[in-house]
Amino acid sequence: RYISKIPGPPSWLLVGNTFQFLGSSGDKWHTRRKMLTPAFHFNIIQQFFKCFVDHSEQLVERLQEECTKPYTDIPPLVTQMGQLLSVRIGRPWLFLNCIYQFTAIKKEQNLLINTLHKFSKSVIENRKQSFAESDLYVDSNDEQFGSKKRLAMLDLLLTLKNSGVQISDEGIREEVDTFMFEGHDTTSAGISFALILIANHPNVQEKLAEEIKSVMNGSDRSFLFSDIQQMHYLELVVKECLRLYPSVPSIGRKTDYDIVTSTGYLIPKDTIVGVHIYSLHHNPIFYPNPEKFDPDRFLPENTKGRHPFSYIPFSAGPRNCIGQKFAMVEMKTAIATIIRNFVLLPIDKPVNLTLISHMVLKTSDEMRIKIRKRYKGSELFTYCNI
Ligand code: HEM
Repeated sequence: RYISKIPGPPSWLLVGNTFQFLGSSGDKWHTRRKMLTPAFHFNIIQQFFKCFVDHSEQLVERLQEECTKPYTDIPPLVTQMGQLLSVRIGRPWLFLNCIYQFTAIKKEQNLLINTLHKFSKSVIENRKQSFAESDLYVDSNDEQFGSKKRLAMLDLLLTLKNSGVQISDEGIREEVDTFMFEGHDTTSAGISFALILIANHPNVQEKLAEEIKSVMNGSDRSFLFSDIQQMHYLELVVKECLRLYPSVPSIGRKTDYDIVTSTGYLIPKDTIVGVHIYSLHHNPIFYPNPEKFDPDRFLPENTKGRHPFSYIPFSAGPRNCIGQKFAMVEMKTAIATIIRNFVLLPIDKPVNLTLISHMVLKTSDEMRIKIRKRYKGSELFTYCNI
């Protein structure tokens, strides 16, 4: 019910609506959210599953080179935008454009914006050129926006625009930017933390490899969507990774009404409320021995009675993560493809990592693991010595 975001700097076009603060909470958010929700239906994700597999296999190709190195620093090149935004948010005087425009970070931001906008514009232009409605996937059950078609995000926006719905080219670019930012940094952080945790827990890694072997029944073929859906232990592992290291460690809201909590506290209208997801996920009331990596916490018998909002890596309520199913499938496919091909060995211990939040959870130091090829002798998944 309480959808307003916290006050902050004026909207930052680079990241579309992602970091538009106050101004984005009203009608614009509502219309855009309603427009885009169908694009994240499970059918669409399933339709794009081959993309997840192709990219996971390309990642494996790149990781082959890493096997010869003494270690691999997992996180990819950092998205610098999050870093810049964190600097600005911590300095309220920089919210004023009249001051901010003279700063060095504004110059840096302009360079990054130009690069990103060039990229997103070229993606949109390419799709416009090849866009043929006859190719589109039809789902006769979907009546959203009067359309019977269930379309991927960009196709959906282009179709709506063609059919007269009010959205400008700039509006389309804003949404593309939003999803590029939200969809990239969050999942790459999630996968990076998952890899270091798995490297440090060989028992979990072995169980994952066994599950993959059993679901694939000895076959060497690429994963299908149904394979990933059958990997239940993998799902537990990903959930536990996002508990320990939620890619978005905290969020903020401004209350639109007076709220009285169940314990009788009044939170008056217009209060800024910080929701610290990281602390919630490490609270021993909900998670005994909270620092322990234990995927079994998410077995159905162990989640019985746990408060539904004690686990919110994707937030909750109307302004929750629109891409959560997408993110889970992406993370599961990437991790399963990596574990199928490599054995991960520990170098750095998760407990020694210094965590920082640049909007998305990061570490200030390297996150090193050793990658070794998983040998495929007569058995597909013979373990090499750890
Ligand atoms: C592990 C991966 C991810 C995590 C942990 C995550 C987490 C979150 C959280 C906590 C929020 C609420 C933010 C807030 O209230 O300030 C959010 C919002 C959002 N996420 Fe994600 N996200 C992930 C991946 C994705 C992906 C893959 C996409 C798109 C493809 C995506 C798109 C969005 C969008 C558009 C919003 C804003 C929704 C709105 O305001 O209505 N996210 N995400």
